[in-house]
Amino acid sequence: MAIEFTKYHGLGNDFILIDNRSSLTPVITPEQAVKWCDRHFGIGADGVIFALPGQKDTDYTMRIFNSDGSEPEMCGNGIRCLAAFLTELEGISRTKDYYRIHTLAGVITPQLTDDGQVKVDMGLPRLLAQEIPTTLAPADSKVINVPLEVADTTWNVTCVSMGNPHCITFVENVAAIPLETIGPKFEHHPAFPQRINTEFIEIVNRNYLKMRVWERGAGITLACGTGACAVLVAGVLNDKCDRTATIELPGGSLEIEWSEIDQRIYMTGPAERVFTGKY
Ligand SMILES: N[C@@H](CCC[C@H](N)C(=O)O)C(=O)O
Repeated sequence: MAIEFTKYHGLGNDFILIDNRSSLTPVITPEQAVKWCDRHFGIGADGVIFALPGQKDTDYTMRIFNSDGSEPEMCGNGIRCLAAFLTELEGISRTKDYYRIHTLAGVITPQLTDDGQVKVDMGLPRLLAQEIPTTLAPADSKVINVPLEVADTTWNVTCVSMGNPHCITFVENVAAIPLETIGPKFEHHPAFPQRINTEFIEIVNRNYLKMRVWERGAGITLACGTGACAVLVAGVLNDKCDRTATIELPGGSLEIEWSEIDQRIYMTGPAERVFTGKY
């Protein structure tokens, strides 16, 4: 039986959204998600996102399969798209402008802003090696500017978890990084037992950073919301940027803040509906 879906994107990081509100079990399997995400033989997307019923006092649950069928804990661009999708599904019955969403990374709260964007309370960054997880430092230590050998080069990396794992490297010229070849080597490096999302960053100034990303389970994408949040945290930890910055990605820009008041990360950016269909 054909299943209805809606395609959304957040800065070109694109997702197939499925209304799964009647059950806590996703209506398609990870294997089907791989087929759906295929850009030649399927619909084409970086992942499939399910809007499921809420759990533990939340409004909804989000689950996501990457385009390789693996299941990450969180997705920043995806949760903005989910908020826009839920607004569409609820229609005139909608009573508020924010949603408390249960995810594998904890409760995340996207809020619709007056200018049509979505501002997301992404929660607290996790910095200990055991929380990433990585073997690059003792379990209860932070991984800040630590050397890592990849492809016969020593990279100085900083690791941050936003529920999902990120490895950040600051470089002079982000356009010169051969992402297609070194991305997979970072992702599958033995120092990262649950694989890793990999970000390369060029500092333009303390409030403007350029980023390219190789995502775990999806490869090169045009944007990564959790990645942008992790990058800001890594920039602050290495004294390269302030606690509020614009992160420019190939698909557009995100505004990220690491609040001094509650220590939480706030991400603001767009979510665009592309089309709807049945598959
Ligand atoms: N593009 C996403 C992150 C999606 C999950 C990631 N590939 C992982 O496996 O952790 C974002 O916008 O955060």
